Amino acid sequence: MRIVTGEEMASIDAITINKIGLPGVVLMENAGREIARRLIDLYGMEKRFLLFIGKGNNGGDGFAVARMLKEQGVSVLTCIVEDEAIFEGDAKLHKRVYEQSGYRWRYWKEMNRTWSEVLCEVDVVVDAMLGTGLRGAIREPYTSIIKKINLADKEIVSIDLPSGVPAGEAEMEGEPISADRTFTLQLMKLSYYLEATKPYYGEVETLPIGIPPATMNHLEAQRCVWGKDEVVNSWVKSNPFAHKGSNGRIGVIAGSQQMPGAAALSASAAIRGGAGLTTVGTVSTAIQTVATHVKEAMYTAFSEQSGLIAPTEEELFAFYEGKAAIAIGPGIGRSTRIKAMIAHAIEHYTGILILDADALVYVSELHDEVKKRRSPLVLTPHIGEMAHLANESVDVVKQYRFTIAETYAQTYQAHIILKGPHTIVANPNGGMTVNHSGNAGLAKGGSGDVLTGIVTALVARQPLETALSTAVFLHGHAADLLINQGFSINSLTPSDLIEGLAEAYKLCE
Ligand SMILES: NC(=O)C1=CN([C@@H]2O[C@H](COP(=O)(O)OP(=O)(O)OC[C@H]3O[C@@H](n4cnc5c(N)ncnc54)[C@H](OP(=O)(O)O)[C@@H]3O)[C@@H](O)[C@H]2O)[C@@H](O)CC1
Ligand SMILES: [K+]
Repeated sequence: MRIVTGEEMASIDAITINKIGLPGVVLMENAGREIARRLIDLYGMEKRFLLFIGKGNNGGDGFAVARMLKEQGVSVLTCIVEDEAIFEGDAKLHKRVYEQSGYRWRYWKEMNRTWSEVLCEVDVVVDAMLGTGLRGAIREPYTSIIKKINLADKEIVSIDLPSGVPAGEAEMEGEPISADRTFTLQLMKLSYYLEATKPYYGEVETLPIGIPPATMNHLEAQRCVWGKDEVVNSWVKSNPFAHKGSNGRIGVIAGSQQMPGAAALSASAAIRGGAGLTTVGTVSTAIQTVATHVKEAMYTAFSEQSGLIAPTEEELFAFYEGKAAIAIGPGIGRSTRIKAMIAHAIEHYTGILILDADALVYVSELHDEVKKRRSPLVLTPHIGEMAHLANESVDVVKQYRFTIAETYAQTYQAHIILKGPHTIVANPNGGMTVNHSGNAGLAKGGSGDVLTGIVTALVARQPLETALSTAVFLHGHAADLLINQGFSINSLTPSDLIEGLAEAYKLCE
């Protein structure tokens, strides 16, 4: 499923209406029917609804919902928010159909009852005030009504978007509706995936309104949801004649004297993640620790300096040999020798190079080298590391994470895994996926090391772009399965995640 901004959704509606020829009033009728059906499923016929209607097409959806609820005998109080509002187009037609069906509405101001009197008479507030057409700061009378609705202790259901929440990355101006549930129409809206706006949506359900799939060809933005269906449908079955070499020889350059654990986590995750042959490149002191935990890996002891790896050029070339993918970063620490190693790998390693954690620190100083690289480069920043890479503040990256990841991926022709709740994968060709698995138990040190291992294993065995998105999904899916099995969010560890991968991978088999 695609993820759109308000402008993109409006263009999809317009193509459906003008090019395909399905009238907007039909889409609105479909929206009304789907939403009314779900409201009755969820709340039953006995609940009393209060519908707030804005003067745009979101309000038009509201009239269709109100009519269909009333047709089934459900109690509905319908209020137009703006006094003397002039309705146009599809919303005007649906208002007329509602009226001609013999149903009444009131202007909010003319209710002649106090707010608390009205609230006593209703159970569920339906918000059909503002949708994708919101522009700028929320104005009166919406501001006051939204405040009142939010303060009332009632179930709130929003149509398409919580009123006042922008559909895209625009900053929120004013207090929006804080919904318990949002029925978003046909496609997911981008603001659902942003830290500042997601909480206002409540539970989200996407309802189809009859927009034909062919319209998606006209959508330039290539953002898609990546969930179970996408993982299963894109998975390439392994060859029954596969051997350890064809299942992907990979390398993990990780760990230091102080941080051997990071190497153990990445390497075990790579092995659990299906890598055929995993070689860990690290300092000799770390090998002793790591090898007791990760028995299946092979080891290369690099030259070292002050407890950190400091590989020579010969050691690096020998390590690159025959490996489909190499990850560098977890627990390696920082030094000029490490920077030189990153530069060397970017320039000379011709397999899939994954840079994570400490390795990302130097990438912004190596942008010229990155631009010259011809083989795939995968970067796995969290928000702070992305801010450093893109030379932006953390707050800017949080608000514009889609634009920043997309721009960076295209400028530097790198695959970006921007980690966080709903991790984004942005590819150099403009394609983006947004992950739909995972929970707060992943927000721990070491969780990223595990992801790097899974990514490295999968890129060696599956088509690159789907491998990245699927690795992110499986990492989150393992955490979800563990929570379902009774693990607590607080006590979930990266080592548990690695064990959990065994169950998570069943999805693909
Ligand atoms: N046929 C279709 O196209 C379909 C559309 N669909 C539905 O329509 C929705 C999009 O409809 P839309 O484009 O009419 O915009 P919408 O969200 O109703 O808001 C516009 C109104 O808000 C007002 N307004 C704007 N900013 C404001 C502010 N800051 N503060 C206060 N007011 C503000 C603005 O006023 P104006 O600035 O024009 O005076 C205008 O009156 C979409 O989310 C979906 O639900 C579906 O049924 C599918 C078929
Ligand atoms: K709304």
